[in-house]
Amino acid sequence: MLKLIDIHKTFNPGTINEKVALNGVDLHLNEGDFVTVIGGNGAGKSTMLNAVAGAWPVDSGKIIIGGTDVTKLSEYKRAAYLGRVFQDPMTGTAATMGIEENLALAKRRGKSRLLRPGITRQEREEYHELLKILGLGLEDRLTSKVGLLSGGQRQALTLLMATLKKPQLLLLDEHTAALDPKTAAKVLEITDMIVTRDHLTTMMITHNMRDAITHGNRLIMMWEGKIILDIQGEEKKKLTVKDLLDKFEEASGEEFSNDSALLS
Ligand SMILES: Nc1ncnc2c1ncn2[C@@H]1O[C@H](COP(=O)(O)OP(=O)(O)OP(=O)(O)O)[C@@H](O)[C@H]1O
Repeated sequence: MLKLIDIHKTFNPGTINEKVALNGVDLHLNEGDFVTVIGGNGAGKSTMLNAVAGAWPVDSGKIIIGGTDVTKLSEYKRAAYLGRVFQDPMTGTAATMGIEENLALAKRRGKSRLLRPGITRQEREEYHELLKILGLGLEDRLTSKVGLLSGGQRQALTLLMATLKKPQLLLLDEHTAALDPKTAAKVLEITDMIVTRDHLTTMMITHNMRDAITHGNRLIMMWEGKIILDIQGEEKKKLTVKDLLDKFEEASGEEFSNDSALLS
């Protein structure tokens, strides 16, 4: 489903700020894989997701989504394959528009919006049903402005919008990091439900090792722009935080530094 072949990316090459962010990333995701991505600060996690999304051209390597080589495709064109949710609940939705208008925008992504300016009764019913599944009561607030929603409600709505058209690949960049633990758990529960229901191939960055262990069928750990661990199946199910720390030290040759975020 997704193939990253020997991806390299250096920011500000040849300057004092030169930074090798991806240093030969190889990854092959099977259809329906739900991969959690962990690693210390600056390990290259977001850069890997941005490379897939086409935020900028990679220096070398190939990116293949569902058999199509997208390495040279613009971010705009690649968006057709992707759903994305970011850390900040303020991104991903339009605050001054209603819930149903936001959903309608997501539904019409890639189509001319001028063709169908209004929201039909049928669509409203569809949105009502979709929102009901979230269990947040949003189905009764279809016309409420999104700016009035809590961070968690907004992230749940963003998730719904990002997956409305069943993307080939769902990219979650610490999408629960800005939420309180209870709300984060609820949004993760909704994430699991949607990913499983729609059989979505998913990459989720998290700083929380426990979440990385609990969610998904596969876990990768990054370090200095490389994937240093790739654990799946039964091995992943049995993982503990201590195992991960040990494996980090084994693979990186470094003692695990006091990265409180990663250990939280
Ligand atoms: N647009 C950019 N311009 C310059 N340097 C960048 C850019 N994006 C990322 N970097 C650098 O590349 C390295 C990898 O960053 P990245 O954001 O991918 O790390 P990360 O693993 O997501 O870390 P964190 O957990 O702190 O978000 C870092 O040193 C970062 O400063």
